[in-house]
Amino acid sequence: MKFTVLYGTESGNSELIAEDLGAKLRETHDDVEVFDLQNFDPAELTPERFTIVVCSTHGEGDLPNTAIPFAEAFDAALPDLTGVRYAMFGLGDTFYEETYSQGSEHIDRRFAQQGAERVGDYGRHDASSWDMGSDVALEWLPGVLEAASATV
Ligand SMILES: Cc1cc2nc3c(=O)[nH]c(=O)nc-3n(C[C@H](O)[C@H](O)[C@H](O)COP(=O)(O)O)c2cc1C
Repeated sequence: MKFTVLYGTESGNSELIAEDLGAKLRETHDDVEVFDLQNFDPAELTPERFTIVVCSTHGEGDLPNTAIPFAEAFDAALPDLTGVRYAMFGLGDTFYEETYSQGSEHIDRRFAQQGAERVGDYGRHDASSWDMGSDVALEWLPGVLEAASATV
C-alpha cells in the first residue's frame, strides 16, 4: 500500500503527529509521503494511495490555518473521490465542549460528499487529556491498517 499523510495545523501538533505516523508507516511501507494540507492539491487524491488526514480545530470548531487553502481549492474543484480510501485523526480540546474536534470533520464531510470511503475508527486527540497526541495516534494506526487491508 502507498500512503499520503496530510496535516492541517496552526501550532504544530498535527504536524508532529503526521510526521510520527509517516515514520511508523515507513518502517513497513516504501512509499509514504507527508504533506501540509496547504501544499497539497486536492486533485492529487487518488485511489492508488491510502490517505490519512490529521487535522486540528481552531476558532469555534473551524479549520486550522493550513487547512483553509486546501478546503477552498477542494470546494472549487469538487474532485471525484470515488475509490479513494482514507482515515481521519482529529485534534481538539474538550474544553471547547460543543465544538470539540470539529475542525477535522470539515475535511471528513467534504471527502464523504465526493465519494471517498473512510476506513477504520475516527481517531481523536483531546488536548485536555494527559495523553500525548502521537501516542494516541500510534495506538490508533494499527486498527486503521487492519481495516484498510481487509477492505482492499
Ligand atoms: C484559539 C484556539 C481555538 C481553539 N478552538 C477549538 C475548538 O473550537 N474546538 C476544539 O476542539 N479545539 C479547539 N482548540 C484546541 C486545538 O484544536 C488543540 O490545541 C490542538 O491540539 C491544536 O493542534 P495544532 O497545533 O495542530 O493546531 C483551539 C485552540 C486554540 C489555541
